[in-house]
Amino acid sequence: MPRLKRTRPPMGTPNSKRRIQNPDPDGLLRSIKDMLTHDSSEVLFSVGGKINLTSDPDTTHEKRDPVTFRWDSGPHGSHVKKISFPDVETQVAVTDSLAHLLKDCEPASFGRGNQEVIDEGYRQASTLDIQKFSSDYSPYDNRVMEKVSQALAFRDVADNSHRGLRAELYKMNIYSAPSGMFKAHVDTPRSEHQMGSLVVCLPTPHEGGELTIRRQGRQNVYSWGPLSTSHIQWAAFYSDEEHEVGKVTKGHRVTLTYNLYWVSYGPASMESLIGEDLGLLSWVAKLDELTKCKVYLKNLGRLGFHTIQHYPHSASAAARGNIEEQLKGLDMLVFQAFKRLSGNVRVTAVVDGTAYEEKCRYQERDSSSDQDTGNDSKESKDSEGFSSESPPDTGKYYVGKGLHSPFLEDQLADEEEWPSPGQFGKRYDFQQRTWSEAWYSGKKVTWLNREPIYGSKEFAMATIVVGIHPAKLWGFFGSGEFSMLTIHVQTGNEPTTQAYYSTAAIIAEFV
Ligand SMILES: O=C(O)CCC(=O)C(=O)O
Ligand SMILES: [Fe+2]
Repeated sequence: MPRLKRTRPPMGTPNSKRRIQNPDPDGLLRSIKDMLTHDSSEVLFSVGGKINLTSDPDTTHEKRDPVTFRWDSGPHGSHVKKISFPDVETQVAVTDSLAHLLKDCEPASFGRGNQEVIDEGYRQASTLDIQKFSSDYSPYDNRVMEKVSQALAFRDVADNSHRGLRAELYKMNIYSAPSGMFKAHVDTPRSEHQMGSLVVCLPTPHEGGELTIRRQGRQNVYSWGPLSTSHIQWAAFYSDEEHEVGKVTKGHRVTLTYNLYWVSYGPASMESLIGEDLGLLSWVAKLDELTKCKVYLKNLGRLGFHTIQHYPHSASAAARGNIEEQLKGLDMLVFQAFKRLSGNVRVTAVVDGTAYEEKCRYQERDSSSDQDTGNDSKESKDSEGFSSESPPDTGKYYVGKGLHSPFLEDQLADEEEWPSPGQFGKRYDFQQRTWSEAWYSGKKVTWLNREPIYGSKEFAMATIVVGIHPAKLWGFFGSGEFSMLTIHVQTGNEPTTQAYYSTAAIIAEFV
């Protein structure tokens, strides 16, 4: 199930010479931007399926026995009770067993920042923690996890091979009529290796309760009511995507939720397996052509792509610098393409210095000493003698050398009212009598997908010190005049403890 359009690669083909003789770097850059924007809308971000419990086992591989579910019952959990899904004995909406199960559940909470909240206006559901139940259902049966991996964890777009995922059972939830629902949220990452969530709806008759997953103006809706008596139905999605459960209007919607983790490491480490086949993607082929226009590329500065997905990120992940191993979907492909064509690629945080620069210009009108803005050659020639127009205007950004903890207000207490982002991280060591290196340095960056917008909530990758409330950072950076370091603060399905979602910038230097 390829998700991305492919064309024959021009590199290494007899046609490649003709193209190089007549390069149109502006055109190439424009189509790479178009394709990346277009491709991003084609990439799958969720997948679903169903398993029929009533069909003849000889005619389908999907058949399985009813699901057996046992849980700790009573005030001290001293009794074990059991229920089957579907409840074959009665086939009625509310069996005695289901009523008992509901009684032993707790109201489902969710997270607002670091707070655990029960707010029935936002989420109305009953829940059991994993410690209190067991079930013979496995998502490795009926090839469910295979399908999830094929759709969401591809590692090679050409031969359709996929990376390993592990599903870890997390909770059992019941959304009951007339008002069971869960409004828009993202699933709080349980660790920085989490990449997605899997929801399995056990066969119990209900109506309503559609699961809607949204991404950049598109949405996938999973409506499990119509087959709820006869099928196990499931959906998996990148857990940083916003999703919600609509109101259950009849019956009970019983789900098992799983966290999905990369097995050992993510697809970004699979460079050698992706290999040459990456060139089958049309934008990669064009990027390859563009890298031959050396003068033009030099004027573009760094090429940047700011990630479509958000990634669970923590201070410890920052210390290990392993964000690359988490990349998903198109983000992973862009990283691989950059890596293939450039020796210098990093996934990092970027701070927009526009307002700071503007203020400096205002103060000292004629001191324009941008350190890395490239030369503005209108009609220069590159090493192969091709002429090159000046590239489109690009901005100056402060590109992180690596991942770091965020800044807190008191760290900037000694600074001017408007500190330069290029000073961040600089500290004087009184013993050594030296200044440490700044964390960010000013670079010219041309963005291949969306231009960062000042004040955007989805721009840079920031690290966060465990225990610091994200709102504090948001308050600081959001109101700051010079930066857009952003922590993605959203309603989660759990109170945030250690990991936060954030976008990142993939930055490559080509010359
Ligand atoms: O039951 C569902 O479809 C999804 C539930 C959910 O989003 C959650 O538990 O975080
Ligand atoms: Fe969720």
